[in-house]
Amino acid sequence: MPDKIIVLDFGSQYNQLIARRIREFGVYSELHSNEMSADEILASGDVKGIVFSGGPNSVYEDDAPKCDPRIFTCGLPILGICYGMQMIHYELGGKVQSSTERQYGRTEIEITQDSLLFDGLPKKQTVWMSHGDKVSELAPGFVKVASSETCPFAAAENKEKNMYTLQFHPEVRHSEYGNDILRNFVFKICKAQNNWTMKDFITTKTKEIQEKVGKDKVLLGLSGGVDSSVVAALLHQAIGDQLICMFIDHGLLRKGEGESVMETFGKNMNVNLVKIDAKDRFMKKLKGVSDPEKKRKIIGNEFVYTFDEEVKKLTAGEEIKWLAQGTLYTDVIESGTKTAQTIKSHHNVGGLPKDMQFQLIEPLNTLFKDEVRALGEELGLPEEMVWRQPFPGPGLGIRILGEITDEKLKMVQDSDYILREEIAKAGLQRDIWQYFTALTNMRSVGVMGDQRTYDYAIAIRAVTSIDGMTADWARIPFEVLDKVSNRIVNEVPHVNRVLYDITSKPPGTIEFE
Ligand SMILES: Nc1ncnc2c1ncn2[C@@H]1O[C@H](COP(=O)(O)OP(=O)(O)OP(=O)(O)O)[C@@H](O)[C@H]1O
Ligand SMILES: O=c1[nH]c(=O)c2[nH+]cn([C@@H]3O[C@H](COP(=O)(O)O)[C@@H](O)[C@H]3O)c2[nH]1
Ligand SMILES: NC(=O)CC[C@H](N)C(=O)O
Ligand SMILES: [Mg+2]
Repeated sequence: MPDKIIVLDFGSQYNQLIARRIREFGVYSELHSNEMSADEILASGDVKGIVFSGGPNSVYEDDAPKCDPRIFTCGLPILGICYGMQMIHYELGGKVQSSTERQYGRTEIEITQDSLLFDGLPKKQTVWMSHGDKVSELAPGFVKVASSETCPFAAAENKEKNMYTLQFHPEVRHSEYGNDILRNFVFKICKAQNNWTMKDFITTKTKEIQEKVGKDKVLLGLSGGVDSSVVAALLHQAIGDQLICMFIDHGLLRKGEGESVMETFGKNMNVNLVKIDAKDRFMKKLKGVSDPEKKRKIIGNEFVYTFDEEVKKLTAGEEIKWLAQGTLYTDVIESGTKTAQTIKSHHNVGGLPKDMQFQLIEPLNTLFKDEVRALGEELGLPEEMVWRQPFPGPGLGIRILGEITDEKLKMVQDSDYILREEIAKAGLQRDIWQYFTALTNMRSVGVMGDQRTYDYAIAIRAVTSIDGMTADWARIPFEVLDKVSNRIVNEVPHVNRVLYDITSKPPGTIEFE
């Protein structure tokens, strides 16, 4: 039996990320409900340590999630992250309170005392924080290990009791030495062995799919994006011609996208693929709607209704039971779970209609984007598919703030096309994880050719990221921004201002809606 680290879920957006980082070290890790008892943990295998995730609650609230108190005395090493840290101190006699100095995004910390967690790492480092509460008094027996300008206890530990606590998130990629900190916890503190590999992921999933569907046909929603392309390759390998792929043009695609998806697929993959033109039905449903969550739900619903109607035409009425999607863990967690808040309803998860008849096949739903890319390479997909920038299913619909109209759609399509052209000319495609323009609902005064204008502002959004869970704004050279701005105001009617979004995630998100 492989050594195992248990991650207890307190509702953080990043909880599966913790388990996934640990699996990358070759140590098996599973995410479980915060309600798992100490006995259940001890009985579940060769457990070497426990991690408490972060979470949206405040520990001092009445209904805040807690853990089985016996876990504190079960003898296993514990790492508490953010909410996990706050809960440990609060439950063991320290103090936690709401702080006026909230911290979101990049923070510098300084290690003030030797600690196994920071063994071999620089004294000053950049970490990623996302909290509004803070530990104001450590629980007895704990000592401070690191601090930041506004957070006196960025890290604290009780070595004797084997408890380690971090106010920041070591599991996110933007924490400079986060991976090393987790590695120190897993190997130096928990003393786990790296005796687990993920290379048989494809074999396991292929078998699982074959057993599940038997001789049935499967409909795959294919967008030409990374995730659905990888699912197409995986399903094609598992069930061959039983697979039907459907690409829906909802009218909210980027300029030229429909054609380029069909061309890339025709060239690279030998799968059944049909393209459906559904612009009218989507636009009709979206008319007059401006609330982001409502828009997302309408789009998600309409996708499924379109799949259902169109596949019946293809199979002459034969029922198709299975709908496959390239859903990732990011889509699941942001759409909300029992302990995690809904940040936004991804069309393919929170946006599915309640009366859906299909049963879902989502082989990637515990993975993150960079793992899917690795899987795509393993399956032999070409670079142009694996390294394509992500594009959300609701498309430009969530990049036009407020109501969607044909005129606004054209402003986003045209400005986005200019941005993509200039980024390509500057050779920056692989440096920037995702880049696009969004139409703000703001109008402002300009002067063009001596005439007053009162027109729209386009925002440029460009981020660096690895897995889409955290992101930083991309430092695009000023010359490139200058060119893009100049071209947009000159070439796109009704736009007289260009803004550059310099917000990280958190506290922003990548898309505007
Ligand atoms: N235009 C579309 N037609 C059919 N299915 C779609 C379309 N857009 C999205 N989907 C479905 O929704 C899923 C989620 O979309 P998402 O954008 O997250 O993934 P992707 O498009 O496959 O990859 P990427 O994130 O790289 O764009 C897709 O994997 C696909 O199954
Ligand atoms: O298929 C999708 N359906 C959706 O509803 C959706 N919303 C956001 N995204 C993409 O997810 C990543 C994270 O985006 P956010 O920071 O905006 O949540 C980014 O890559 C976004 O483009 C979506 N993809
Ligand atoms: N990311 C977290 O775990 C946040 C913990 C707590 N809700 C706070 O705001 O401090
Ligand atoms: Mg997509």
